[in-house]
Order: sequence, then C-alpha cells, then structure tokens
Amino acid sequence: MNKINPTQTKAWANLSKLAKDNEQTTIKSLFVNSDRFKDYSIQLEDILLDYSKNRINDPIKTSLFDLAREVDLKSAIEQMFSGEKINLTENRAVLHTALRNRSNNPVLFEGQDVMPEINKVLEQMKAFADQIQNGTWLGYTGKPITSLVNIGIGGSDLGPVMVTEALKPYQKEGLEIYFVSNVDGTHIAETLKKVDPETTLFFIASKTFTTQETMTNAHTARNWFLEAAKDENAVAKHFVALSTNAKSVAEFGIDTKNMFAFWDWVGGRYSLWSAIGLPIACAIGFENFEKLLAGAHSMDKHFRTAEFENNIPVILALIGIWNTNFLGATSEAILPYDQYLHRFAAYFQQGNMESNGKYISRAGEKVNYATGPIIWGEPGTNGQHAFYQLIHQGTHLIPCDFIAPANSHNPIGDHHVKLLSNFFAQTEALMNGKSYEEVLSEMQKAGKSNEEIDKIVNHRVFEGNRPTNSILVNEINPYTLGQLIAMYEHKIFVQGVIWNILSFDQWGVELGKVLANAILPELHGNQEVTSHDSSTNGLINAFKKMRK
Ligand SMILES: O=P(O)(O)OC[C@H]1O[C@](O)(CO)[C@@H](O)[C@@H]1O
Repeated sequence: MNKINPTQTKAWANLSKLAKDNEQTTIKSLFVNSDRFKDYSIQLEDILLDYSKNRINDPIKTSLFDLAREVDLKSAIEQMFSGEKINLTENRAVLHTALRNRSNNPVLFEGQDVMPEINKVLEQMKAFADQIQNGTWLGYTGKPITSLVNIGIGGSDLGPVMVTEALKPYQKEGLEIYFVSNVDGTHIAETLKKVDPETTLFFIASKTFTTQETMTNAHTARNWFLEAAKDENAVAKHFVALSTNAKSVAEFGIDTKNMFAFWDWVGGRYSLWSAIGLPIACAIGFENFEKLLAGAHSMDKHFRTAEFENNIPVILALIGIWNTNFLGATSEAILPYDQYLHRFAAYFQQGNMESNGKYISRAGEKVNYATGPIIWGEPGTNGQHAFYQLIHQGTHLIPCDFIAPANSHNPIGDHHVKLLSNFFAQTEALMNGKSYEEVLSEMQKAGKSNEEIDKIVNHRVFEGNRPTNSILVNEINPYTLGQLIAMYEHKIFVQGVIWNILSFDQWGVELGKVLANAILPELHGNQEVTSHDSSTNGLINAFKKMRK
C-alpha cells in the first residue's frame, strides 16, 4: 500500500485554497439556481444518499475525487479485496469482505482459496441455528433453548448487539437474547437472574479467547450453570465457542465440536459476518443472516466497481475528510431516526474510532493533520431533546448523518410521519438556520416590546450552515442493514487510506490492558501500595480503605 502523506498532494493544496476561498459560502446559497439535489444525491437499490446539504461545491467535489486518485485509492481497494496483508503491523490480510462473498468467486489468501473454509463454517452455523430456531437443540433436561446469552466484548459483542436490536422484528418469538460484555459483575449477575440453566445457551465469543472480561464472565456463567446441572457433560449442550483459538477453547472445557471458527484475517470490529454472527443467525434465522451477508456483498460490489463519482462509501469518506481536515470538525454524529437502530452509533464508535483513531502514519511517523473524528449519536427524536441544542447553536461544527427508513415495522397511527417530519425539519434547520431579521420580524409581529426584543433576539438566531448527510432507506431489513453496515465500513477504510494510517490494528487499547493486569495483584490484601505515582497510589490505597 502507498505511503503518501496526503498533505503533500496537489489536491490537498487545492482543497486548502478552496476552503479559504469559500469561507463565506453558505450551504443555503449553493441551492440557489441549481439542481443540487439531483447532482448531490445517489441511489443504490433501496438506499438514497442525499449529500447536498454539505459545504461543498463542484470544484471542491472535483478536488476531493482528485485526492482519492492521487493517493491511489483504487489500488488500495483492490489490495484489501484480494487478500494482501494490508494490516502491516500484524502482518495480516483484511478479508471480512470474503465472509459475505455471495458470488462465491475464489478469494485467494497466500495462494489458497478461503471460500471453501468460509462455506464450511457457514454450513455448520446453519445446521446449528436451524436447531435453535426449530426447537430441536435440547438442553440437559430435554427442553428446547429459549434464552441465548452472548458473552463477548468489543467486536465480539457490539456487532451482534446492534444487529439483533436492529432486526428485532425478525427475531423468533419465544427466543430471548442477552449480551454480557462488562467485567463488572453486575452485568452477568443481572442477566443470570433472567434466565434458566435448563433452557439457556451461552455463546462464548472471543477471537483470541484470552480477553479478561470475556473469560471472567464465561467462567462465572459456567459455574452458575454447573451449580444447577451438576454434570460436566451437560456443558456441551449449553456452551458454544466462537473463536480463532481452538486450543484455549478446549482448555476452557468446550468441546471443539461446538466451536465455530474464524480466522486471523477477520478483524474483531469487522467480525459480525463470521462465526461471531452465530447469535444473530440463531435469533433471526439463518436465511435472514444470509440476507444480511447479501446486502453487505451488494455494497462491496458497488464499492469495488463504481466510479468514485458514483460510489457511496467513497463520497461519504471524502465529505468526512473535507469536514475534518478543511473545516475543522472534530466529531461526527450518527443520528438514526429508527428506534431499532439505537445501537448503530455505538457500534460505529468502535468501527470508526478503533480503526482510525491513530496519529502514526503508515510510514511510522507522527502525522501533522487530523485523523479519525469522535463518533457519537443517539436515535432521533430523543437526541433532539438532549444534545441537538449544541449541534444547532454550539461553538463546535458537528457534521451529522441522518438515517431513516421510509417504512416502519410498526406503522401505528401517524407516528412514522411525525418521526420523519422531524428528520427532514432538522436537516433543513441545520442548513438554513434563522437570521436576525427573521427573528426580529417574528417578535415584532408577536407584539413584543423593543426592550424584550433586545434582551432575547440574539439568543434566538441560528447561524445555520451546519452540514448533514441524509440516508433514506426503504425499510430496515436484513439486506438493507447489511448494506448500511458495509457502507460505513468502507467509508472508514477510504479515510484510513487517505490519512495514510493503518486502520486494521488497535495497539492503542493494549497499554491500559497491560497496566490493569499489573495493578490487579496489588488490589489483593491490605498492604499499602507505593509502586506508582502519588495519584495512582492514592486512589488504590483509598479504595482499599473504603472497601468492605
Ligand atoms: O474477540 P476478543 O479477542 O475477545 O477481543 C475483543 C475486542 O478486544 C479488542 O481487541 C480491543 O479492545 C477489540 O479489537 C476486540 O474486538
């Protein structure tokens, strides 16, 4: 992969100049005498992206595409899809796209086609998910499984949580699904209160099968189960493993027959398409899981083959680069107007921030430009009554992605049109704002005194000019959800290429883990700790005194 510093490109220089030249251009003014919606929107199957409400004009758009070409994005895309080891620090390929390669065309990794292995695990997943769905997988007392508990964290949790929440309408009736991730004993304790050992199946989901939180929770679940079952042989009926590490799975006591494998070329935060997706397949049925894969595959094909000018993930990525590097935005909000998507932003916090939260370039040097933004968000309309104040009138520029389905799974009364009217109104308000003159005339018409007007008028002015993308989907179903997830994955990839960083490692999470392991033994006993700085020592010793 190229190691081009983006700031050294001709396109970057052009974009810097364009940013200066257009400082005073408002989004609103770009709509005057133009067919902007037509020129700045794109449809792929059931997904419409409208990116017209951004501070981008034609010369800016052209220079952004030039930037993608100058860093040779096309080759980078091919390198990922064709199994090159683009995760340089871990010497790994990045092949989550092969997991959903429904064309089944060969994908070579080190000269070997990975598709037969992928298909074999998919068959194993289908056979298992079918038994859960039709009630033929029986617990140790002969009862069918009614509760699924996934124990995992990060990529081994967030994807399955987000997808099963998003696809709740497809979940089999009579099956409940729970997720335990936090090492805080409260998480497992509260979950175990809700389930019955005779009818519960635990998925121990961990790529490495060494993660502290997951292994601690897995052992607690196993002890809890054995207290009831009183028979080690019963474990096989109630515990399955989703992992790359067969040795540790066997050591934990799970029969490797009950292990669903994946490979080191699947990154944790890109793993919901792999065996990590088994809880999804069990909850919504394997056919629906396949539709999720098919949706992602459709976005993969689009991303790999469409010209940059018509390429949704590329366009989204370039808009993000513009907002971050040329307009100074430091965060991006993802705002789904769909209650079922309530974990979507949280999922892409890991997807985006663990991928692009990096300051070292592919050349191993500190970068001199901004990289991955802070990702956050909550569903609308709830967010409107919480943090939108800051998006409208705060001092930070916060580009927002609004996402909504045209059709609700719960078409009750006028709920959905009310929801969507808020979506459309927000993007309009963020763009247009409200001028001093408008507020003044409104207040005068309402008969307010000059004194009252003077006191309040500035507070009611909205500058507007706040950028948004709008993503409208026919319906949130397994297929479109697969498309949406893959769309954001590829956006993140494109940005990593342009920022010249390595998006598929995560060294930044290591230091805290190592230090926690060093501190853990020091928390036992009552001896005073003096091995750290005075703050850390002080906190540890205060904790020891406070604890009962
Ligand atoms: O699946 P594992 O190996 O338990 O790892 C869980 C998570 O931990 C991380 O390695 C770091 O937090 C994530 O990237 C990963 O998704």
